[in-house]
Amino acid sequence: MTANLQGSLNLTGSQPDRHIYQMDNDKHEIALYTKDLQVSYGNNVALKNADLSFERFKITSLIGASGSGKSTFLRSLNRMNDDVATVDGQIMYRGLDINSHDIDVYEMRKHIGMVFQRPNPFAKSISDNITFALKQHGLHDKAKLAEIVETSLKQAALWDEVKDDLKKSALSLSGGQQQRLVIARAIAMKPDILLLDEPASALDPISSAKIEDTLMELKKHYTIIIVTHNMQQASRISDYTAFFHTGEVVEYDLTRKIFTRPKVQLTIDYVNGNFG
Ligand SMILES: Nc1ncnc2c1ncn2[C@@H]1O[C@H](COP(=O)(O)OP(=O)(O)OP(=O)(O)O)[C@@H](O)[C@H]1O
Repeated sequence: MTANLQGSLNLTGSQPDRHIYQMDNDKHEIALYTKDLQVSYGNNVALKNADLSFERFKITSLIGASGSGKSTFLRSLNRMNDDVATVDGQIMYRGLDINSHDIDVYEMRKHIGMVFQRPNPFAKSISDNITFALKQHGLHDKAKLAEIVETSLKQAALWDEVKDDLKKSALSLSGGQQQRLVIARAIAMKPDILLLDEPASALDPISSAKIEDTLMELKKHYTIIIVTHNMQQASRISDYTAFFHTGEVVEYDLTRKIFTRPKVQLTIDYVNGNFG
């Protein structure tokens, strides 16, 4: 791929990369994969040569102790580390290396959305939170905008709670509702891939369970990659789990294998709670 990609990562309607990842002799369609991804903050190599493939319409959890490089990996996938770290290696998405310098990052983020640990709604109404970026991208058709607001809020399992008061400030919602609003805001852009960095860790158990239910529904339409410290959450919701330790991917497999019969002693120790 060449420099003419600058400003033109217009992939709407194009097919996903046909890269196939082989696991247990089954073939799976891959939404995104990394090759030799290495991230350094100055002299600190926080992530070493990570090769991971993410299956389409599945949830993959990234687990590991604090400082093991999970968030560094996740943030690199939509180029959040560009200003603070050196990111080497490839991030392949639909046949393009989106870690290449000539990729339009703004355009790429429409395809790969991010939700953070703390809900960060804009100080605007519920509906404006969803329509803001769409309007910035030139969509002003009121009926179309209203339709997207409704669909996104329904997909994020928030519609029933807010449908009668869409003009209310987003900041008046509970933390759990705000996080589902932020998810609705992300999916309003119709991304392929949703990256979530501990999206439920700041929430109470009931709100956290609602986020989990929401993610299980969303995986019908999106490929989801989530960082979590919560082992039960990883085993409940994810299809695949990658275990990180001191900047390396130690083991990556089907979630049920990681939690019932991991192959590497470090993984056994971590999932059994022997360190963390
Ligand atoms: N912005 C940054 N500047 C400098 N060093 C950083 C930065 N972000 C992370 N690091 C370092 O990179 C390493 C990996 O951190 P990272 O946040 O990716 O780990 P993590 O597994 O996500 O941890 P946690 O679960 O605590 O969020 C750590 O040594 C951390 O101090």
